[in-house]
Amino acid sequence: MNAAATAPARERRTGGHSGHSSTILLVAGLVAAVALFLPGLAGSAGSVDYMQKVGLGAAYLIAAVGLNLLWGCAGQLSLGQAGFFAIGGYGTAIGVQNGLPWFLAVVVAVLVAAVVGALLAIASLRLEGPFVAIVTLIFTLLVVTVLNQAPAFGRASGYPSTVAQGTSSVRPPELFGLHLDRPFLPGVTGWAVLAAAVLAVLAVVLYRNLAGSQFGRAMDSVRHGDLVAAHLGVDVFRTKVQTFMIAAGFGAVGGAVYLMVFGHLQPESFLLVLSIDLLVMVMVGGSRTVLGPVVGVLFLLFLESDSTTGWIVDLQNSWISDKWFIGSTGISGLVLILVVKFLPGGIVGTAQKWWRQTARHRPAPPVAGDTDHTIGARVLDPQVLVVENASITFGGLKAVSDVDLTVEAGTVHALVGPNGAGKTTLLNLVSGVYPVDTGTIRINGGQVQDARPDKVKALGVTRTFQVPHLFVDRTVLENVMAGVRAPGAAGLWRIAANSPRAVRDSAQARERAIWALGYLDMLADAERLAGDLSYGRQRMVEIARAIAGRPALLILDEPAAGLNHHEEAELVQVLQRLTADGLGVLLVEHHMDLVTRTAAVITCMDQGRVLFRGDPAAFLADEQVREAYLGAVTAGATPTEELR
Ligand SMILES: Nc1ncnc2c1ncn2[C@@H]1O[C@H](COP(=O)(O)OP(=O)(O)OP(=O)(O)O)[C@@H](O)[C@H]1O
Repeated sequence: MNAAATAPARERRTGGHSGHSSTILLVAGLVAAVALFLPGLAGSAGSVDYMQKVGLGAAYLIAAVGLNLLWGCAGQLSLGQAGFFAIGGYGTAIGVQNGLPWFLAVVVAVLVAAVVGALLAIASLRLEGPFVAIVTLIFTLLVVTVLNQAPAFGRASGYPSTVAQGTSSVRPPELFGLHLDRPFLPGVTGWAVLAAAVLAVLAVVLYRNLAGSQFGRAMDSVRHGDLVAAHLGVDVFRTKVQTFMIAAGFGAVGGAVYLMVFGHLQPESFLLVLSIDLLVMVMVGGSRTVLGPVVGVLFLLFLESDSTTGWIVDLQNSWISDKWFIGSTGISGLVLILVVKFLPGGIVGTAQKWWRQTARHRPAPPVAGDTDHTIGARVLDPQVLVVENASITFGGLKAVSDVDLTVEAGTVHALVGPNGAGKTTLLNLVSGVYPVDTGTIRINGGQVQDARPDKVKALGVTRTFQVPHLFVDRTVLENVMAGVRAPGAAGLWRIAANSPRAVRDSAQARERAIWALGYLDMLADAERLAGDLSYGRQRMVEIARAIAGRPALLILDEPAAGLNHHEEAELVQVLQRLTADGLGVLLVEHHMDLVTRTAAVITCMDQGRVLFRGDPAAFLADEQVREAYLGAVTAGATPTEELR
């Protein structure tokens, strides 16, 4: 049966993301946008204030959604969103003032922001965590300084008083001949606010499409570390640059929407505190959730409303001091600290977790598909791995020295040896972490050209790690889906628009992941969080993720470490099944029982060199191996018993 043809139908059976849920979100969002807009039609003075709040919330929401992608999904803590917001606002204003149609001015401003975003991504590529925050913080400070100092930006400034007289430095946009009026005068319908709310809904839908796609899983992998992501086949550089660009684009659209609603800009609207506020919105609402930023924006608008601020000031005056005022910046910072400490998942994230933990709501395990699946890549060469004369030196230490090694399809080749023998380094050479100093590596008939784990993965190598590297806050199914990389997958535009091709890609990844879990008899765990599983089950999830990637060669780095006897026996069975189905396995392991029961060939390394190669019986009998690795053997005891 053709997988592509059947995937959407099966996706419904497994309860996955589909085009339908995206449409439902869009329709519900548009209804909410109109509902929010209607009270503003009343035309009273109070409604002006209300409409401005809705417009401001929409502009913030769009920028916060971008930050949710960059920080929530891809784990890049950015304080640069206010800078992009400013580029969007000022860029559009300058474009319109110089005669560009509104739409074109926004496009130009967004492109400028995206290019700056790409440059920031490149600047912070080798940096992690707080250093990305510092680079982006400096960026925002620079933008604010330029806005304050450069005369060119003064023309975009102006306060509502000018607008109240019917003039503004930036004319409002037009849509099908309708002026999108601003919400400043009672009696004038602020159509700009409705447009802003609709754009905010579109931003949320775009977020959902991107985050729920295979691109979303690539971002997720990057959040969990560059090395793991690369081993899952993700082009880390490209994913980071794309995510920065998209986030910058969202930030810029937010700024343009701000301009559309208010018609005037001033540098103090784009201070660093806006970046912090946007972080607060994402965190309080719940990062990595579709509705988190919506809840976060509502929360912040509530927090900064006059009545709340007044209440906090009164409280401070009576209990702490009436000589100073904490200010909205202080309140935001305080909230951020409290949320990090007491509500790390944010409001929506915590609610989702609670919902998931309530047994009654646990979704049924997905149904395995009936599509034919082969275990691995098409075998182009029965020798799935051929290493010839490979060497690598670290500062004078030859960690791997002139090593030859071949793995045949359908066999386990075990790599053993004392600590520091060079086993992991050899695995790292094969999986592309380091390039060889000398020698060659061929995988499934293809030569490893430039060592990069994502390129090596494309040749057909997947691996597990000494310590499982799972996304503990994601379901088992989502973890395994992250291992599937569709060749020629739908591009970002198609993903953002949730095109049929993108839906099909996602459905196929899901289908493949369900198949891999079914293969390992783990479907019952599919909807559980990976972090809730026992250590042994987590190791199995890693194996499922590795085989979901259709390897020709599967590398297992100490898969039995930390397993109990029962789990180890299960692993033996899994290995036997994998090889019976034609997979080549390179196994690094210290548990000799597992090695001798599964391996067709054992290579023993010592001090970077091959000490021994042969079958398990010869391995156990070899004098050199006993001396260097297995240790002195007392008469009558097998080395296996001794090591256990
Ligand atoms: N990136 C690196 N830089 C410098 N030295 C390294 C690096 N990676 C490995 N080494 C050194 O190379 C030698 C081989 O290490 P390796 O981790 O490959 O051994 P191993 O056989 O896998 O040991 P274990 O069983 O403890 O995992 C060790 O002396 C180690 O310190």
